[in-house]
Amino acid sequence: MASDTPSTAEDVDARQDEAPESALDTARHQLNEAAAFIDVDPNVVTRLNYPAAVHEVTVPLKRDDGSVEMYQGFRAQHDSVRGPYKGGLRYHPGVTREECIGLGMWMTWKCAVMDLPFGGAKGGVVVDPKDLSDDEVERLTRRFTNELRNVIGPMTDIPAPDMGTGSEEMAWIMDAYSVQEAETTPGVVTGKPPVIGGSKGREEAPGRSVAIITREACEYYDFPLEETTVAVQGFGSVGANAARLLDDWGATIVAVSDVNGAAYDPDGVDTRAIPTHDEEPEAVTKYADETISNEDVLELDVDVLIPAAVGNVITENNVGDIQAALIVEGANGPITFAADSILAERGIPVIPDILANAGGVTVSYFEWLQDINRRAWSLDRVNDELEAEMVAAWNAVREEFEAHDATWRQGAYIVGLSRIADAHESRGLWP
Ligand SMILES: NC(=O)C1=CN([C@@H]2O[C@H](COP(=O)(O)OP(=O)(O)OC[C@H]3O[C@@H](n4cnc5c(N)ncnc54)[C@H](OP(=O)(O)O)[C@@H]3O)[C@@H](O)[C@H]2O)C=CC1
Ligand SMILES: O=C(O)CCC(=O)C(=O)O
Repeated sequence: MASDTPSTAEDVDARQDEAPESALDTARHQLNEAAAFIDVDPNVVTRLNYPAAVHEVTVPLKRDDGSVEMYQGFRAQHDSVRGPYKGGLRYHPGVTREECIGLGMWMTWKCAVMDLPFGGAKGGVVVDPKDLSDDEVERLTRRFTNELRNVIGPMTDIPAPDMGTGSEEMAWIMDAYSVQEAETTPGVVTGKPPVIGGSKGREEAPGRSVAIITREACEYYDFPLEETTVAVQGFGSVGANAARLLDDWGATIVAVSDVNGAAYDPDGVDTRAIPTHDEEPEAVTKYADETISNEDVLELDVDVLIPAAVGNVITENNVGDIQAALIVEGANGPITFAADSILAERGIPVIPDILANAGGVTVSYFEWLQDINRRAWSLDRVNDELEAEMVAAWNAVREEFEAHDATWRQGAYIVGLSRIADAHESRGLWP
């Protein structure tokens, strides 16, 4: 149900004081810490602590039984100095205004780290899509699109999939928007099915980039993939694709999880035999011989841990029990700011979300280009260009990591924030 929510930046600050560390808290801490590494106008940093706009809508849904329920939806637009707002839409009961703002901030940095001509946004609906029929999800998505119609568009704000949404929802968004505009507008959204202007390889892309960056990090730390053990939390768009590719490339995937727990095998689980979230939600534990809890997955003694489900899973409470030698963030914001500092003290490298899972938005950019040009790329071209972009971004971040004796996250922020700050200073921010 829709409820009263704050409408000013001060209100957001006040709300944060009452709650445990939110995505917005974490994102702000990270921004302000990283800003100290570079020569950036403090006014720009002040500006970047706040979203440009947060749109809150109420979405009425007629259920299959004829009753009407109201859902709360958001679109937080953080910064557009480098191009149109870009970022996913999440369907999850935990969606909040603060979460969307924090996730939108991360999109701004992510697009800049990848040097894409986009800003950052994120949105979502407070709903568990598993509680709705397919028809209900379609009606909800079409109505949500109508409510956002005036603030999205191919040159203003371009949504994409995130947790709980996928290509089907993106197709409905494109259709609902196109009907309103009276012209087919594929570029309003990315992550669509290829038959209506989606890019081949987009669904796999965030997991593919996590796998590529894990491969690069393993090479950097001298872990040959054939001798590397990996635990993955989450078996959706990000986790399943990352696990399967790393499995194909020789790593041993000892655990993968769904919301109820993990399939565990120290000799390696068969990642191709386990259904992904998209194929069958909550199926990982259903067919597993041996299961462990989601908490245990995070504490396994493995070379690489990939949290690829929800945010805030590594906190001050469990960071002391983390045994992995290296963490690659598949999810957005899986580690709180406090836990991140403890991992740095413990010498456990963390490759950040804004680099590792950036393959999703990078292939979204390829999709947007294909839509503008009305010309589809082959899967080989998409994967080759993604590989090149990810390796270039890895090298750019590695240079800053080494030059500043920083964490990998600080290295990524230095790359992204420098580009954003230069753009703000060049465009002239103030009236
Ligand atoms: N999709 C995209 O393009 C991108 C997504 N991301 C980020 O990656 C993360 C995962 O997104 P995505 O893969 O798209 O999501 P999906 O909805 O495809 O999959 C989510 C997975 O996480 C599991 N899961 C859900 N809740 C929990 C929980 N509380 N604890 C443990 N596991 C849980 C689900 O299990 P079950 O099947 O049981 O529901 C499922 O396996 C999010 O942080 C998202 O923001 C980042 C970049 C791009
Ligand atoms: O593809 C996109 O535009 C955004 C994907 C996303 O939401 C993310 O990277 O977190």
